[in-house]
Amino acid sequence: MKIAIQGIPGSFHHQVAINCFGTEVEIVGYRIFEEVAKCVAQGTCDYGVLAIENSIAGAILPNYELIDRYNLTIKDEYYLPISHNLMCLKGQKIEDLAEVRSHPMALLQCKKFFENYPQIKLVDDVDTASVAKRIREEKIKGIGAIASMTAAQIYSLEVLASDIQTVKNNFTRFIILQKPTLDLGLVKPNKASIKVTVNNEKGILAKLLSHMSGSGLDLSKIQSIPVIEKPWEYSFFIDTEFEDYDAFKTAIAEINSSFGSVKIFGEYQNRK
Ligand SMILES: O=C(O)C(=O)C[C@]1(C(=O)O)C=C[C@@H](O)C=C1
Repeated sequence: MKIAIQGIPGSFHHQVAINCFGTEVEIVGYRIFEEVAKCVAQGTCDYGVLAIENSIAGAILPNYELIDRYNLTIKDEYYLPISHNLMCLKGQKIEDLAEVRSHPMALLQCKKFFENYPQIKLVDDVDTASVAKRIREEKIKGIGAIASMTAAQIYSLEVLASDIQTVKNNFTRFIILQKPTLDLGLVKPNKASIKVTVNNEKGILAKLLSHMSGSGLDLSKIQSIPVIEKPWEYSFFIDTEFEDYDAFKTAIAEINSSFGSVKIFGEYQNRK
């Protein structure tokens, strides 16, 4: 089985792939999220792992658009506790660093820590672990990485500061993507991710939300995304939790007929 991720061993995506699929599978690393979506859509990999939101830094909006554009299905979700660490070549001190590189989401989660080090420039890079690897392989001085303890161990870097994210209790929600399938598995889903493109009518969003709550659908996330072909119109990406799967199906049919069009991205088990 082939699992697509963005990143290399020591990255958080790699950790999630192992936690969800074990160590016997082949984990294929890509440089950007779009390549992950593309290879799952093309069938080169069976599943893809994609970070979708973080409890400090918020949603990764472009990833919602990828799921939509590549017509992928969300099979499952996974919440990983995230601890970030500042690391560099052995023997260096924090005063020696002019630059710290990492994945943009990781940098956002650690912004506060660096307020005390204004001389350090924060620079976006591909993923957390590949910066650690590069520092080690090219023996780069003066540049630090923000990455996991696993990355520090794999690439033999010295940890200058641990748990540097703005709040200790930090989670990233990942989704497991696959090609569209009708297979719901044995257990009935109790969570779904949908996109609703609402009709352009006054008060429609308020009506939609009250219809959902009246149907027993608990809203766990709502995100507006621009409809790019129609400037200033929006679709809503909604995550909803429910107890009664049949009531969910009925509510979706009603939303489709009275509020706008619905696209279901996935029906799965709530893992929070
Ligand atoms: O660079 C990594 O290690 C990743 O797995 C990427 C990523 C992300 O995309 O949000 C994953 C979890 C953390 O939130 C920080 C970075």
